[in-house]
Amino acid sequence: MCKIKAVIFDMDGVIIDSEPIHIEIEKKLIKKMGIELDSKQHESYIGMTMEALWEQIRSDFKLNYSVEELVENHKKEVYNYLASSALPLFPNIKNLILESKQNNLETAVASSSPKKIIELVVNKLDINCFFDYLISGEQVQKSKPYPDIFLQTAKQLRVSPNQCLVIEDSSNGVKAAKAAEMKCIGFQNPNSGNQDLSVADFIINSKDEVTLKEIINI
Ligand SMILES: O=P(O)(O)OC[C@H]1O[C@@H](O)[C@H](O)[C@@H](O)[C@@H]1O
Repeated sequence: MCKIKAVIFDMDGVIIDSEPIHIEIEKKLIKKMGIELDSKQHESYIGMTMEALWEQIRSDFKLNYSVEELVENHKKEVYNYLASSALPLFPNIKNLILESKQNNLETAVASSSPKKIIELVVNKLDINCFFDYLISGEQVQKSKPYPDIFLQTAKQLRVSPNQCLVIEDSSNGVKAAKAAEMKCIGFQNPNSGNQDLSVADFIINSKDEVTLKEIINI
C-alpha cells in the first residue's frame, strides 16, 4: 500500500460529538412539517448534506416548500445553536490531528455541514491552524455516500486518493471514503446512532486512545 500522506477528518461525530444536536434539530424541523420518522430512517440520513436530506424528505412526503427554503431554515437553526453553546470536542481526535501535523502529513476537514458552520466550529475550538484545507458538502455535486467530497479534497491537497486516510463515524461517510479508494478508519460513536461501519479498514471506538502510529504505517 502507498504511504499515507494526508489525513482527512470528518467533522460531525468525529471532531465534535454533534450528531445528537443535528438529530434533535432535524426531528424538530421535520415534526413541524407534520412528518414522523422512525430512528432507523433518521439514522440513514446521518453524514448527508442538508440539501440531500431535504431533497429526499421533500420528494418522499410531497412537501410544498423549496429545498432552498428548507436548507436555509435548517442552517440558521444549527448555526445559532452551535454559536451559543459549548462544543463537545473529542480530545483523542484532537491528539490525532496534532500527531498528523507533527508527522508532516497534510490535513483536512471534509464535512457535509455547510462551510459557514465548519468555519464556526474550527474557529471556536481554535483548531483552524492545524488544517491545510476545509471542504463542505456544499462545494461538490453529490453528497456522501458518493465519493465527491473526498476526491476533491485529495485533488486540493495534491495527493492521490490511495495516499489518504479518512476518519468517519457514519455509514454514508465510510462508504464515500471507500468509494474514493481511500483508507478509512471507522469511528464508532454510539451518539451517532446505529451506524454500519463494516466497510471501513479498521474500526476504533470513540473512547479509544489510539495513536496515528498504531493505525497507519508512518
Ligand atoms: O460530514 P459530517 O461532518 O459528518 O456532517 C454530517 C452532518 O451534516 C449536517 O449538515 C447535517 O445536517 C447532519 O444531519 C449531518 O449528519
